[in-house]
Amino acid sequence: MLVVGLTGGIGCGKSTVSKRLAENHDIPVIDADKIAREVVEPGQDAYNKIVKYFTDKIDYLLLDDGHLNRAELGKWVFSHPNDLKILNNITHPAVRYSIFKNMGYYYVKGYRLVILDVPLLFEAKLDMFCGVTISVICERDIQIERLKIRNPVMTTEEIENRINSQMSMDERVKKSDYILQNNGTLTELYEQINNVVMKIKPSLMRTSIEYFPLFGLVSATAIVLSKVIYAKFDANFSESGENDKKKGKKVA
Ligand SMILES: CC(C)(COP(=O)(O)OP(=O)(O)OC[C@H]1O[C@@H](n2cnc3c(N)ncnc32)[C@H](O)[C@@H]1O)[C@@H](O)C(=O)NCCC(=O)NCCS
Ligand SMILES: Nc1ncnc2c1ncn2[C@@H]1O[C@H](COP(=O)(O)OP(=O)(O)OP(=O)(O)O)[C@@H](O)[C@H]1O
Repeated sequence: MLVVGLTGGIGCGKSTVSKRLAENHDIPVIDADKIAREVVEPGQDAYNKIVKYFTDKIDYLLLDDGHLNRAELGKWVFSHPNDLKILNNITHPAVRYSIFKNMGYYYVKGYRLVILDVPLLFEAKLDMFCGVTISVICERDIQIERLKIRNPVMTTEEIENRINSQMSMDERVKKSDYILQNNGTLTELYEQINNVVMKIKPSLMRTSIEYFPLFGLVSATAIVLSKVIYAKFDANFSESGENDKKKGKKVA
């Protein structure tokens, strides 16, 4: 099974791409934002830790029904970088566990391809487990405009805080195998999605071979090893400035 990591800055269009892949290409999507919401439901371990740590820092941390007040928590952590790290440390192990459980489920069901929709794919090093990575990008002005339309109560400052807490677009582009440029219409985006799907969809033969334990293991090990080696070389290239020469490759 080919695991495809899908990422992108806030509001660049990940969910729009995921929805299209699920509805028009019949590809299952594991949505990290959705999982991150589930693991902080009242009663969960992560919820208890968040309440304990943030209760003295944030007024109205909880809604009347006991759920986290996500708007207030978001406002706080995206303007307090250390507390964002703490929130990530609390939530990410549970998110990662659920992602792996979901991947196992789709593997057992015999899917050829699964999408891992994760905003922090590279930051959390989940790209290690992906055969292919795709980033959805768009210009900053368009990103802010779309976010304002989607969430009118969010101020420009709050939006910028979130964008600034994420990996830069250049870095994302450098790390990704494919880029979806989402500056135009949805039709233009959908056309790029079709192109990428045609390029990456593994053959039935490859998928079947991977169900033989030895081939499956070799294939998974090769993906992880190639990522580790690439990360090592990438770090060396970055030091010598070579990375700048690699820009602008793979737009779908
Ligand atoms: C801070 C929280 C409560 C804000 O909730 P809210 O409902 O306002 O936003 P939502 O969860 O829908 O996320 C919207 C977008 O914000 C960005 N974002 C969310 N968490 C993070 C983070 N830790 N770092 C950087 N960007 C983030 C992503 O682009 C995401 O798509 C929430 O995002 C959260 O709990 N984040 C920590 C868990 C996490 O890292 N989630 C991302 C998936 S792993
Ligand atoms: N090409 C487009 N034209 C017009 N609107 C778009 C386009 N692509 C996405 N949008 C809109 O922009 C907003 C952000 O898109 P989307 O929710 O897919 O982004 P996202 O990357 O998943 O965001 P988040 O990081 O918050 O999860 C949505 O309201 C969506 O409908």
